[in-house]
Amino acid sequence: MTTATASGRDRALPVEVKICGLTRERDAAHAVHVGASYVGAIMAGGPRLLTVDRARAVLGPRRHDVQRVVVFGDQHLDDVIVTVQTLDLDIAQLHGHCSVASIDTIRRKTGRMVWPVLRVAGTTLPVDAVALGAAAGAVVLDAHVVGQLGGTGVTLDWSGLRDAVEALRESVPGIRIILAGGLRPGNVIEAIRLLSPDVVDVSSGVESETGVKDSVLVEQFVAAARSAAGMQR
Ligand SMILES: O=C(O)c1ccccc1NCC(=O)[C@H](O)[C@H](O)COP(=O)(O)O
Repeated sequence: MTTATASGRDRALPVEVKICGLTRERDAAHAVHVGASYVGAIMAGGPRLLTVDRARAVLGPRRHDVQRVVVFGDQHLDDVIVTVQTLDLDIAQLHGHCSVASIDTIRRKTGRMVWPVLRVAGTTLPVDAVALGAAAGAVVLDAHVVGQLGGTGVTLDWSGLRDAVEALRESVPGIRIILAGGLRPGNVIEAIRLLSPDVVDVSSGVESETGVKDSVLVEQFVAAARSAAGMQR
């Protein structure tokens, strides 16, 4: 039995999991094995940066059981498009500066989904949240940390952001909210309860060292996210 909310979201829908910042084939395979719906590789700089060849090896070929995401930074748009095509990606996550025009161009030229990232500090969303969300049909909410694009381990103010996220859902019906930033097995249920994201996205919170995923933490994270179905809002 499911219940539609005022914003049209289905309370009992399970929350999907994205395991991001993968650098090893075995970690990606394990994430899929335990139920992650998305696996992500970083081409945006930082300590988990992969080349195109390493991203191909880690993410593997396109397939039905998982969606493969590459996180881009401030690359030239043409480079993003070529990489999406070369790796046959499902989703391009834009962690650097992005615009409605760049989202439209990537979508038109690749036919693939684009996830713009809203880097959030405090309890408001950036002014272009509605425009970017409407163009892409989805947004990633991640922590705004000066000098670091992502993989920061810093959490958002989930309860303080509830009104802003609800307003975004009302402005862009059907928008998918991907929640990132400092999630861990021990706090993901609370984040889901407060913000009802469609997807929870984790990197450093399931690592034993930078770029190395801990199989037990990954399993615990997926199990915790799954257990939160029906608890939202
Ligand atoms: O993970 C990185 O190293 C990274 C570097 C540069 C840009 C983005 C990056 N990560 C993107 C992600 O989608 C992460 O999952 C997200 O930032 C959450 O990270 P964490 O707070 O460590 O869970």
